[in-house]
Amino acid sequence: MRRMRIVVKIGSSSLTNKQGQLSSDKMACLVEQIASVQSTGEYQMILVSSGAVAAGLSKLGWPRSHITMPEKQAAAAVGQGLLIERYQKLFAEKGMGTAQLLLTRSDIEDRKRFIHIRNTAETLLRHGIIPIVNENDTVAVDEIRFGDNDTLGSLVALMTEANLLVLLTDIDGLYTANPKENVSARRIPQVWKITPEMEAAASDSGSPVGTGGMRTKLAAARMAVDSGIDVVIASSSEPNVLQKILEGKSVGTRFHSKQRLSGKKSWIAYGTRTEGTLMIDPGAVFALVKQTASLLLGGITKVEGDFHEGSVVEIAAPDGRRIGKGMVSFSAVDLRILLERRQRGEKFHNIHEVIHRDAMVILVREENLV
Ligand SMILES: Nc1ncnc2c1ncn2[C@@H]1O[C@H](COP(=O)(O)OP(=O)(O)O)[C@@H](O)[C@H]1O
Ligand SMILES: N[C@@H](CCC(=O)OP(=O)(O)O)C(=O)O
Repeated sequence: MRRMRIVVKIGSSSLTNKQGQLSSDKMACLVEQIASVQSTGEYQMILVSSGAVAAGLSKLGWPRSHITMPEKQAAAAVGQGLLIERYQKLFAEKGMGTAQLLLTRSDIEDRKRFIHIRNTAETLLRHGIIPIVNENDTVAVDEIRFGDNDTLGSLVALMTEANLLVLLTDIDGLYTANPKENVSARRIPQVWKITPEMEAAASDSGSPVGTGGMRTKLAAARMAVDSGIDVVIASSSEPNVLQKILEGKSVGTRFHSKQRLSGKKSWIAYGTRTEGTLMIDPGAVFALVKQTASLLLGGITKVEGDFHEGSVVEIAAPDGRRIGKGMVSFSAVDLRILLERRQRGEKFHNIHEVIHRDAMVILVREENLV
């Protein structure tokens, strides 16, 4: 049986001191906990670590604000080396090997590269080596950026089909409002459903080194729980926080997952960018959402965009509402030809499966369809 797989994401503020330098104590405490969980033999651990930009800036003596993107990327290049060097040393003291994985969003979007990364991660885990993941900040420009490591952590959890995603940060969970701005904010210990109120409460980072704040953590949690992975947001300064989480103690905020999506479906839902849209008629909306059917040519009313066979496209209802996403079996050019021929009266007897059910995710709930 496969061991439980846990992705631990740690934010910059949980790795650095007030001056923004990497904190040996904080890093040692994290490594100690990961090593002790891994050495039980029950778990495989993956670390997603921020801190490269912060570490680089402090090493170079550069300010944290009013710096250009190339300066930030240069700082990341300096800081990532420092970060990995420290981790390598700390894990080696525990007798454990580490590996560095630097990713961009386009690595995840491309199915072949996605599979290569997944296979590499699998191989490392099989050999007891701890993968340490970060965004490849030096090459990432806006179009190919995750932008924040909460999203990256969630995608790594999806990619490796992890059982649990732990987001360690400078606060002990999701609150009813940002506690740094609202003293009456209360911690929410358990979440079974992410509500619009929670989304409104989760705001940006309060720290000078953090990116995205609770907003990106909540979005990351949604992605993971929708794919069947539990998530805990907890404070990195809580003593033995990982052990407490694994013992089911009430620390931080625990998000309970729903039914598990297959690896391919969660990649379609969250790992890809769409290249076009298929507008469908009410009958097809019903068939897709309520009858879990495949999308047939007969239900398509319009093809938007320029995509090829194997691309991922949006599926939209007649009112423009986004119903889901799926991988098409035909190019946009071919689909337009088929639609035209259908309009001229040619019968296809609904034999053309344009998106197979196994390559489709529905993103609306039945009760929201009127
Ligand atoms: N509803 C909320 N509950 C808890 N924290 C919140 C909330 N809204 C915003 N925050 C802010 O999010 C911060 C954590 O995010 P961030 O600074 O990006 O951390 P990290 O560097 O660990 O990713 C908290 O310190 C807090 O100021
Ligand atoms: N990739 C960047 C981290 C980006 C990020 O999301 O930071 P954080 O909000 O501290 O987790 C770095 O290593 O500095």
